[in-house]
Amino acid sequence: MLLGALVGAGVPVDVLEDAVRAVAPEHVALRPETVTRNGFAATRCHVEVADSVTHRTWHDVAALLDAAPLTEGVRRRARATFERLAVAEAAVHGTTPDEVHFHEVGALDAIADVVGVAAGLEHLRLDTLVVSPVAVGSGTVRGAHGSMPVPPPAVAQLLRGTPSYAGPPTAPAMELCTPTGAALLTANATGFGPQPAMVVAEVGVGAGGRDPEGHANVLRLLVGHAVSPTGDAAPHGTNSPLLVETNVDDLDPRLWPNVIASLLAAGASDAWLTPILMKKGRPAHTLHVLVAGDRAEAVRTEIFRQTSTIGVREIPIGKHALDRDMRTVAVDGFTVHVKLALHNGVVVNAQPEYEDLAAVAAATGRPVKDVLAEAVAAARPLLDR
Ligand SMILES: O=C([S-])c1cc(C(=O)S)c[n+]([C@@H]2O[C@H](COP(=O)(O)O)[C@@H](O)[C@H]2O)c1
Ligand code: NI
Repeated sequence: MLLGALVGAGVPVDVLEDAVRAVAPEHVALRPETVTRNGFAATRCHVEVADSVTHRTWHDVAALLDAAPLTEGVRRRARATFERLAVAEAAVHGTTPDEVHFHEVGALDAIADVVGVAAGLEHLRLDTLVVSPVAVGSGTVRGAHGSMPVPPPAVAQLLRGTPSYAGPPTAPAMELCTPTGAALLTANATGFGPQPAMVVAEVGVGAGGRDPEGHANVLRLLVGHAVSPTGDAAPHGTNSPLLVETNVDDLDPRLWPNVIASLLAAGASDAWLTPILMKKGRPAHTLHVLVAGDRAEAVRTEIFRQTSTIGVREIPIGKHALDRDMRTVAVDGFTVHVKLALHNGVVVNAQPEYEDLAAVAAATGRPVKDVLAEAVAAARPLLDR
């Protein structure tokens, strides 16, 4: 339903399919179809993959994601989604994420759902994603675990702390939100509640597989820009970025790479270290974290969890970012994604994605620098100069 909503909101299906194919070890196709659900037009996105239900572990899925030539934003969203699924599965089965065996959610079509949605959300370059109370459904459902109540255990676990309800009285007794859907919503949401004050530009309506009488089995994605309740542009500070900093002189230096990775996974836009000398000439580091206002609390929590600091300073900061877009070029018959930067609509920079270059180099045995030179040459026509 999320894939269909993204296509309906204007995300090119190629953007979703390219990301999915970068991960899937076998052929996958995404096929959008215009359907109606209880009489309303909607987009159903079929995921066509030749795959029986394969039981993968969390690490099997993580390895697929880590090896794939994805942008870091897509990889981060997809990893965070599956990590939530692994933690929820472990909790409901009384085991650990390392021992979790995914069933349906580990199958390629579920991996395609997660990676495709991650790519679509990245393409939209959202500052915030507000999720309305989740309709989970009612009744029972059968799966690899046999018969389960709705919401099934993994969904109930994933939606802890998130507004949810059985669904409208017209909804038939059926599962309205699966574990993959619950993980995608909660891993990518920056907030929960009714529609915020906004000017809607696009409406994507994603269709579920079933079309029950009297209930529109759809998920709606409203894309637009925030305004104040009076209709003015959103006041500064609702989501303006912050620079969060702290000096740390007593953390084992081997821990810093994981600190940076966990802050990015928690939603930081960027995180870096600078070496400093503190009082008494003690060597230390300043941790700098750039974060959007509505992810600041999640990032602060992660700083206190992962480091030894007992306090941070915060500076509201202005940001001017160029518009971005993504194109592809071919090098030795392989697809290399090229990130474009646009200033006032003019393409001023075209940067091939390193992961793709490394994948071509590995596949052809050529040095990465030669592959890079060829990709830059192939991307030159994309520049408006
Ligand atoms: O695949 C797994 S691990 C799984 C766990 C659970 C639990 O509640 S535990 C339930 N299910 C059911 O499988 C289907 C498909 O789920 P997707 O998330 O892959 O769409 C659905 O009925 C789940 O309730 C799967
Ligand atoms: Ni389970």
